[in-house]
Amino acid sequence: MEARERARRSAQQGAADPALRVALLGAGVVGSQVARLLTSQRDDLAARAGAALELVGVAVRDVSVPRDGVDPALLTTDAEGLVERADLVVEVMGGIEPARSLLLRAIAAGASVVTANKALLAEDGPTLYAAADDAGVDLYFEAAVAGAIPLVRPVRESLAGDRIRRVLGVVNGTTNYVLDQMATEGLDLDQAVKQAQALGYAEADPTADVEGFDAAAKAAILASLAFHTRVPLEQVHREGITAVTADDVAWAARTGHVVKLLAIAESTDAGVSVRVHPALVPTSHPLAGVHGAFNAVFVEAEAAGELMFYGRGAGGAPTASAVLGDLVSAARHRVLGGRGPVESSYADLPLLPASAALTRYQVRLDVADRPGVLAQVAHALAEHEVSIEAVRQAPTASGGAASRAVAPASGTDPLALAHLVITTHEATDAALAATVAALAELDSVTRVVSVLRVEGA
Ligand SMILES: NC(=O)C1=CN([C@@H]2O[C@H](COP(=O)(O)OP(=O)(O)OC[C@H]3O[C@@H](n4cnc5c(N)ncnc54)[C@H](O)[C@@H]3O)[C@@H](O)[C@H]2O)C=CC1
Ligand SMILES: N[C@@H](CC=O)C(=O)O
Ligand code: NA
Repeated sequence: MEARERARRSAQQGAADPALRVALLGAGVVGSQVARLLTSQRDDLAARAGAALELVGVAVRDVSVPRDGVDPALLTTDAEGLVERADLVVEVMGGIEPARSLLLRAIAAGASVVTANKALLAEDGPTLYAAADDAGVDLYFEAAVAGAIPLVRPVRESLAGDRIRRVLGVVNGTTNYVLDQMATEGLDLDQAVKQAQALGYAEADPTADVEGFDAAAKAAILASLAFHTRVPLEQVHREGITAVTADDVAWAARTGHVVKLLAIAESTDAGVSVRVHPALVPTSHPLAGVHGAFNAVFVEAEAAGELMFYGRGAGGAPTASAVLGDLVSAARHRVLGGRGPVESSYADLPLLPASAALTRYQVRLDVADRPGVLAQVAHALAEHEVSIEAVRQAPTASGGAASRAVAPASGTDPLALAHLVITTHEATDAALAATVAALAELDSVTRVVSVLRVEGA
């Protein structure tokens, strides 16, 4: 008898059994916490799901490695066999293959699936959705975006009656932790990444975090849900944090900002644009107060207005919390009938290049400290129709002297350098790039030190 039917009849008859068989794929940072909670919360989970959730196997690469809190008898290297004898499959192994094949196999065998794998969902979500739809089973993935924070469910269910215009936030715990440590402890990027790995925040290959791939995957998933439009990963403009220097972080503080890796998805009349990049955020903005591996996401919807979601975006137990929430939902459907949400991509909005988005920028330049330089710089910006919001000047980029509102250059020492910090009004990527190229050509500009977007003002 099909598992769902057995469970429904059993629940109707008030019987405690049959249990739903849960297969766990992966027993790393997240998987080990899922296994622990399945055991320690067994009774509550059974009461909430309407049937016991019995862990019937844990697929790992090496069964001889002990896993805290996991009965060694449950460990197996036969992931394919395991998914075929489960009612519910939790995939927390990560990567594209064999995760995709195993999920498709599980779905084909009639299991509902829960995954934390944003890389896979961003790469091939529609295939998984279609397979789950065909098989009449659930595909849940709350843990894949912003860890413990309920965000997928609010966006695809609670806000299904509204029109989302913008999603903006910090969705990668590792890079937020790293930028925070650079700002507060003076760590360099490599040291901070090692700490994030030790704390269980980073992906198996932390390049996915620092180069923005993880945030881009999450942004693609969120944008697809928010705008009812498939947003392939390749359409997400992606910049990581490897080019962010300690000097950028220090100058951010001097100018009243912090550096954050932001994911921004916007829907306008022209279409949808999605981008991930480091940006300066004013210290007065709520996102500036998001520290460590925490995530925070603003969702702007037409009727609801602005909503903010905040919490732990990474780490074993927080992520396992989201996985178990999904597992209970899928289990309830097994017991009582019903289905979780299916893919909604009917709007099929045009996808725009991120370069279409207008942003403010902060440009830092080392320039000759002589009369007329400021006028040359201002002229180069004006020629490209990039207007200046503010200019500050300091003796050098790293000299430590407090910057001051712009003052006339003294011009007595032809070799003296000054550091200019220019904040622009909104401009396109293309206009800004052309401006920066023109600035770099000026004799009086010795170096374009950095160019960062400014968001959230
Ligand atoms: N660590 C975190 O904070 C979060 C992780 N995630 C996602 O959860 C998933 C798991 O992440 P972690 O637990 O951090 O990774 P992890 O690297 O700690 O654990 C993955 C486990 O799966 C096992 N595994 C990988 N390929 C396998 C295979 N072919 N056969 C059997 N076992 C295999 C590995 O040996 C490892 O034990 C990933 O998709 C990740 O993106 C999502 C949200 C937060
Ligand atoms: N590596 C990810 C883990 C959660 O998704 C992150 O740092 O946010
Ligand atoms: Na989440």
